[in-house]
Amino acid sequence: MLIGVIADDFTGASDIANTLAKGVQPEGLLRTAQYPGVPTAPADPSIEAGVISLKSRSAPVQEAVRDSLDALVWLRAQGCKQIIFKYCSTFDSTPAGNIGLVADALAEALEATGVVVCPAFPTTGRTVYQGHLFVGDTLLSESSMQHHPLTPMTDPDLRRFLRLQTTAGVGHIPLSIVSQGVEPTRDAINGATDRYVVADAVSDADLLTLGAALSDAKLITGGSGIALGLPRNLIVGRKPDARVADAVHVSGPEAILAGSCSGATRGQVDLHAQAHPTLAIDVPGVMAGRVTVETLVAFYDANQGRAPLAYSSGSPDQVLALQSRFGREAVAEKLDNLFADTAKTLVSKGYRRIVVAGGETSGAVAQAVTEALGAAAMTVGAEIDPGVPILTLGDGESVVLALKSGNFGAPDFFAKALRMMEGQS
Ligand SMILES: Nc1ncnc2c1ncn2[C@@H]1O[C@H](COP(=O)(O)OP(=O)(O)O)[C@@H](O)[C@H]1O
Ligand SMILES: O=C(O)[C@@H](O)C(=O)COP(=O)(O)O
Repeated sequence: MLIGVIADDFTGASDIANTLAKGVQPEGLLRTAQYPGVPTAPADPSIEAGVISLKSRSAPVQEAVRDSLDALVWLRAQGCKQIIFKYCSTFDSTPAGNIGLVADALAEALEATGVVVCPAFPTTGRTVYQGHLFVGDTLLSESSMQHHPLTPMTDPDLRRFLRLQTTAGVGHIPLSIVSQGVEPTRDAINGATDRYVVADAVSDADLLTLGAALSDAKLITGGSGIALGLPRNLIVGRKPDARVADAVHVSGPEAILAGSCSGATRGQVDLHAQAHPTLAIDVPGVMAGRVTVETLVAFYDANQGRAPLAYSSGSPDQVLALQSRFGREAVAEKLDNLFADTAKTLVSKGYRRIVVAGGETSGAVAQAVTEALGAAAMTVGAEIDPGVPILTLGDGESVVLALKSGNFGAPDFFAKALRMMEGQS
């Protein structure tokens, strides 16, 4: 294994696994596997990039640090010389953690300084300029992320926000340096005296410059974009879309589960509802035990072949009202468990195509499904939309998953994902 990724959630893990597996034309891609949690056995020796999916974004900080260090130990035992700590392109965290504290633990273990911090993912509109994070043409704090149910993001200055999470120094590499090219950028990284340097990047070209400048870095932190230029440092000349040719095409029973309340997901739910059966999950009913796994499974069973979607997604006002009535964590835990247990039941009944929206929701579902099927790794297949690949579990009678970050995907993502899983475009 050449490069290892510690991802703080499951959708983020499949996002960066997609980047590493896709490669950048004309050179290379890495043979990539995504693992649900820290594996207990050694990796398949053909794997060059190993991506460990944790649930450390929302876990208590001590648990997040412990799991990240366990992941580091496993990845280094597989031979990785370079480690990426992958967090969200919208830097999802709170003043109390977890990004800064996990990064501190990894940097200490690896004795790394000048560690790049760069959540930029320009393909999906996330750019870093003057140390500030933008979503499209708005500052992070003015985007829909200000209303996120678990990690509302209200400060766009990455340097200031990271300093709340760590006592280590936070410097900055401005775009005026990155745009000068690889050597000036490498000099700025190597000359950094702070533990962290927030790096500006507004385009894929900037990310490729950073990637080349980071060829010798022991630890890198960022969104999936920071991985764009890294495979080139490790291998050259592999056919860029080999993974698509290898993709498994799966038809059969399908289900779409949406727990994300992000703007893009709510738009996708609305569009899907115009032509497909949908079930709006009654959240107070879930909290009272009236809406259960059986309710959801009965809905999916009754609507087979028609791309059924069950969703808890609500507007910021609805989410706030539910959280103040029942408690933020209690609602999230109930819903995540409901989706996980439903997916487990569906898979045991022979459902084969599962599409999930939302990072926490995907973590709960993917963990339940991989456990139920005894799958130790997920194979990265074709890209549905930027940052979302098809993941295959097991051989032969495969089950395929799509784990969609809340804010990713085109408006018709759900129907498109199910079609692509069957091998249609
Ligand atoms: N209607 C709702 N009210 C309150 N919380 C909700 C509601 N629907 C889902 N949630 C919770 O909000 C969180 C959404 O996070 P996540 O799944 O990561 O989505 P995203 O990718 O959009 O951030 C989950 O923990 C989910 O259980
Ligand atoms: O970097 C990103 O935006 C995604 O890979 C990601 O981390 C997704 O998180 P959620 O929005 O919570 O799904």
